[in-house]
Amino acid sequence: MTEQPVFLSNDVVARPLSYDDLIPRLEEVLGKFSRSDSSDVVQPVRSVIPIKNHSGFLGMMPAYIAHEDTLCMKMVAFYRREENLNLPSTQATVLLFNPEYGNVTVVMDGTDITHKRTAAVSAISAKLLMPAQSDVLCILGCGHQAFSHYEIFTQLFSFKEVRVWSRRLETAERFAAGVPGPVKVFSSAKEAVHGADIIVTVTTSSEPVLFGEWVKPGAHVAAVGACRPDWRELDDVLMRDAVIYVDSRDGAAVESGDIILSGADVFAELGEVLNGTRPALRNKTTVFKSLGMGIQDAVAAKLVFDKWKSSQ
Ligand SMILES: NC(=O)c1ccc[n+]([C@@H]2O[C@H](COP(=O)([O-])OP(=O)(O)OC[C@H]3O[C@@H](n4cnc5c(N)ncnc54)[C@H](O)[C@@H]3O)[C@@H](O)[C@H]2O)c1
Ligand SMILES: O=C(O)[C@@H]1CCCCN1
Repeated sequence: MTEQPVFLSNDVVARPLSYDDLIPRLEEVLGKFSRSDSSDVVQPVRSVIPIKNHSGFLGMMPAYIAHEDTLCMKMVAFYRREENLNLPSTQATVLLFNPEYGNVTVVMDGTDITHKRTAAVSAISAKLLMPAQSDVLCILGCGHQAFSHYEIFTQLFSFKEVRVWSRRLETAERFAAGVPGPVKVFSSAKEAVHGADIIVTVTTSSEPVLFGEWVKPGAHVAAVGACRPDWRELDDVLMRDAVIYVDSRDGAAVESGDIILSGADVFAELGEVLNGTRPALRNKTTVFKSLGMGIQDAVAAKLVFDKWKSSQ
């Protein structure tokens, strides 16, 4: 009980965390979260305080998963990085507790967990909601999340074409040079999106970067950025015309500018689709608005720690 916490640095965390392990665990916990009769999973909406002097925010993300007795807290700082590209836009630390005593047992770098669990949840949305015949993947934004999304989407699905766009052309070109497969770089978001079957938005923009009139009917959008009530990645037309899925209705109602400011109705949580209580309307244009959840970090951190322990 009085032992010092173990510290796991990002390279130690990154090694054992595979998408094959992560996806079924995430599907299970998202399903449990969305069952109204389940008290197995406890996760409040993240509490966020502004870091006024630095255009940033600090989010606290506690979660408890009773059946496996995992008590976890992620602390994540995120910033608007319009000018200074040398500073990170997201920094995360994950704590695992001994649930019986309440002491911290593990402190881990949350970088890889945040990249991979977010991409894995977007991939789950795509599995459920993208058109049955999906040939063209388009990624808007070319930072860390773009890399993890590229990695899992190209692992899980077969696309004929992968396209990218970012605010700065050189960022998109660097991305294309840094991934193992062929990628088409576009200097215009509108052209990149034209005809795409699945579009991933992973920018730090606070204004729309994706407009409904560009989106092919029936396409699926995984919208990962814009996690403040006054930030947008998607315009009102897209939010009005698409069927909207979220990770958490409560989180979306408080944090998602795309939902709050457009007044769009949420059709379902991803967990409800996984549970079969709401349908996956694959034939319609769909948006999965991702905000990130503490339970996602909890299952990822538990996986990492269990694997690390068994390797000692
Ligand atoms: N939903 C979740 O669970 C979750 C988890 C982690 C991060 N995020 C969010 O995902 C987004 C991307 O995170 P990241 O770690 O890849 O960030 P990053 O800083 O590594 O990359 C951001 C990318 O957005 C581009 N960009 C910035 N401003 C832009 C603008 N105005 N228009 C178009 N492109 C612009 C940058 O050029 C860069 O390519 C952030 O908004 C972050 O908060 C969401
Ligand atoms: O759930 C998360 O980890 C992210 C961090 C950055 C802001 C949005 N949500």
